[in-house]
Amino acid sequence: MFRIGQGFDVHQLVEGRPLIMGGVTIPYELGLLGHSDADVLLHTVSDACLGAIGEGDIGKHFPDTDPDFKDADSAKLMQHVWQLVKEKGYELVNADCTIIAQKPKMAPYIPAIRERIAELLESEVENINVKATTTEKLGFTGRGEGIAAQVVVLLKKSA
Ligand SMILES: Nc1ccn([C@@H]2O[C@H](COP(=O)(O)O)[C@@H](O)[C@H]2O)c(=O)n1
Ligand SMILES: C[C@@]1(CO)OP(=O)(O)OP(=O)(O)OC[C@H]1O
Repeated sequence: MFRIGQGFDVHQLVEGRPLIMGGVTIPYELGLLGHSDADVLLHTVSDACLGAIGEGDIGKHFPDTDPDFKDADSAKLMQHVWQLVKEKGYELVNADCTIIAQKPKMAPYIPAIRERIAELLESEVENINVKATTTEKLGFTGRGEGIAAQVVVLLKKSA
């Protein structure tokens, strides 16, 4: 049996924060603002996984009013979500991720991001695709005010 899930998230770019994307720290003059470490890509992968198993969203599991999650490592949140997926008896078929950012250039970091997501989802790197696109300077992403991500995951019942 197969289950599909999709995720979408946005975080604002500000000064004085690190830019963490898919568990990889990217050198840039701005970073993402959030209650947690604001790793927009891991939040989106987590939401896609929760969607696939019918378990709501990360705000339900890790409320941004809970001081426990202040500056939380989103990789830890992702691991918790992946545990729920496994408890429901599913494994990953594939994940397809899109980072929407005018800047910085993501291409040099995509191999490391794929490796980290594959590790977190206990899958092979070939099953994780990560793309990046600008919005041609249009809208909030195009003005460099924030970064968005979209992810689709497909899960299958483990044998
Ligand atoms: N932040 C980004 C945005 C884009 N890329 C790469 O550049 C290609 C062209 O982007 P367009 O938005 O002009 O279509 C895109 O396909 C990515 O390979 C990137 O690395 N980082
Ligand atoms: C991850 C959580 C929890 O720390 O906080 P944020 O980093 O603000 O991220 P967001 O995607 O806005 O919502 C989920 C939150 O509950």
